[in-house]
Amino acid sequence: MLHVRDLTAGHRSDTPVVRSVSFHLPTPGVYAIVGPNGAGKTALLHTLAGHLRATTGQIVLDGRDLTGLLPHHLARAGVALAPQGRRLWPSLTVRDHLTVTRPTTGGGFSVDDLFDLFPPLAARRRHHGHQLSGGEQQMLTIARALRTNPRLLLADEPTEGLSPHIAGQVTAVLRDLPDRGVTVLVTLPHTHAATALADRVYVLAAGRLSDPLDPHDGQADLKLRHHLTLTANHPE
Ligand SMILES: Nc1ncnc2c1ncn2[C@@H]1O[C@H](COP(=O)(O)OP(=O)(O)OP(=O)(O)O)[C@@H](O)[C@H]1O
Repeated sequence: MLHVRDLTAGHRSDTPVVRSVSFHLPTPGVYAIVGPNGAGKTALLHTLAGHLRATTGQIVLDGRDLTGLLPHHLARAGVALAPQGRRLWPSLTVRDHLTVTRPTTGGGFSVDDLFDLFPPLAARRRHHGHQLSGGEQQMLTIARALRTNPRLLLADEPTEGLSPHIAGQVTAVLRDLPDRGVTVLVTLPHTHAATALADRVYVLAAGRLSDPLDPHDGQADLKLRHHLTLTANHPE
């Protein structure tokens, strides 16, 4: 599905924050990346979405080389980003957010599909972005990304700042997306949330990615914490 090889990127060419990252998402599923603040999680997702340019490496989705494409070309190729901080348009209603965002290919999620997926948004369809709760804003950020009909959804800390109940609603939707043909790559700050949600979990620390861990391995949470501690102590 997604092959990433030797990806290096940064906000300045002499200061990489994503360092020789390689991974392979073999089948549709939910894949999580955990790591401390400043580890490079956002930078990695932004590089995959074309907002940050890679200085080395290759990004291949479904056999197509997407390396170096601009964000709107990546969107057309099936990559959607639900950014951290939500970045909604304050003057547009919930419904406007979903209607001005057009599917990049045929099929996919209609506006009504997205309201079915996120009932709180249906109830707030005429509200503006700034009138929404944090959880509703997060749901709208994901719904807007899904509206483009992606193959790969990049969700940057989608449960940040949400109550456990609302976070559970958001992660339940993410969990079901592979059944609808959408692979999810999600960043999360904590190993516990990642092992509960994902099929595979990676640790990103100081820009370097671990091997994937199987969260169903009873030791996964312990191993992830151990890896985080080791990498934090030896960033190079
Ligand atoms: N616009 C920017 N210009 C320069 N450096 C930046 C910029 N944004 C982030 N950085 C730096 O890049 C590094 C990686 O940041 P990034 O936001 O990717 O980390 P993160 O793992 O997503 O952290 P968090 O969980 O705090 O969001 C950090 O050292 C950060 O200070």
